[in-house]
Amino acid sequence: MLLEAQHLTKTFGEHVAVNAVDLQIEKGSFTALLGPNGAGKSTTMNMLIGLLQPTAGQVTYDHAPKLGVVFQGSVLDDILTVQENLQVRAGQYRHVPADRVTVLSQQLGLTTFMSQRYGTLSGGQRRRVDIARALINEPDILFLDEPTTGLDIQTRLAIWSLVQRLQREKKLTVILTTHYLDEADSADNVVVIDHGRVLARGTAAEIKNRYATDQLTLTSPDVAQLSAQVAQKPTRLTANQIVFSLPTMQTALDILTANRSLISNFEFRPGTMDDAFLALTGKEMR
Ligand SMILES: Nc1ncnc2c1ncn2[C@@H]1O[C@H](COP(=O)(O)OP(=O)(O)OP(=O)(O)O)[C@@H](O)[C@H]1O
Repeated sequence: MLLEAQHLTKTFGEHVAVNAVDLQIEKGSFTALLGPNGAGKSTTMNMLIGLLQPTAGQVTYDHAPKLGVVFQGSVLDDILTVQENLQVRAGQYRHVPADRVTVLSQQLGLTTFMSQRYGTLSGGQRRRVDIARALINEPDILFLDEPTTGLDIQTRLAIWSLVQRLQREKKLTVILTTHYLDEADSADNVVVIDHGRVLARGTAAEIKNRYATDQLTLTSPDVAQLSAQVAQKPTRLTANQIVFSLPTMQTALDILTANRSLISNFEFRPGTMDDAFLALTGKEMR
């Protein structure tokens, strides 16, 4: 295991921000810490990178890996150009190849705005440069704290696919925080956090399987008869429709097959991360 956290806990006065969180991060994995605002994601990340001292529990790395960190707020200089910013950062490390900034700018698609001042870039361009900055020392683990918050959907997707590509091609270990449920879908390890506690962990598919129910909506000329024939209790009933929350698609198929003559139309919707989140926390994503 590249990184392990045991019973990681942080309190601020009376407030328990992170509450006995256990984490296991394997080399080359992509972990998303998913949770709403104030869940304790940044505090957890800050303890993992050694910026915050845990109140209890511990963080163990299996060797001394190089860390790259993309913070929520940028640490770059608005007045300097992208090129200057990255060059200054590269100069702070030993053993960085002379062409590192050029190579990174090509890999991350920065070439068209390298001579532009950082302060004049769009949100998505800034994020790319922030990521380039974090990659200068060729880290073993890249931490990103909400790298896509505030970006439009296309830019979010672009940043996300960039990070995934880096993980795959460079065998980088990636740990990021997000409050976007759809983003967690593509991580191979999702840790759902709320009120400082881990509520669920696994792949997005596992979490959805375990916590999100599928939804079957049936349209029928005789709703009363249909609901009398189906063993499952409906979650919603209208004059011509019945909605069921079902544990598996097989249950939906069984209902459809057994009651064909009473069904004029149907819609099946597999459980989403939203459904899982609602089931886990009892609330919609804040
Ligand atoms: N230095 C601090 N002093 C006091 N309380 C803090 C401090 N840092 C964080 N907290 C509190 O701890 C809780 C968790 O905060 P944290 O920033 O870790 O959440 P988060 O999940 O990263 O949220 P966001 O998505 O808004 O960044 C919040 O209630 C926050 O107010």
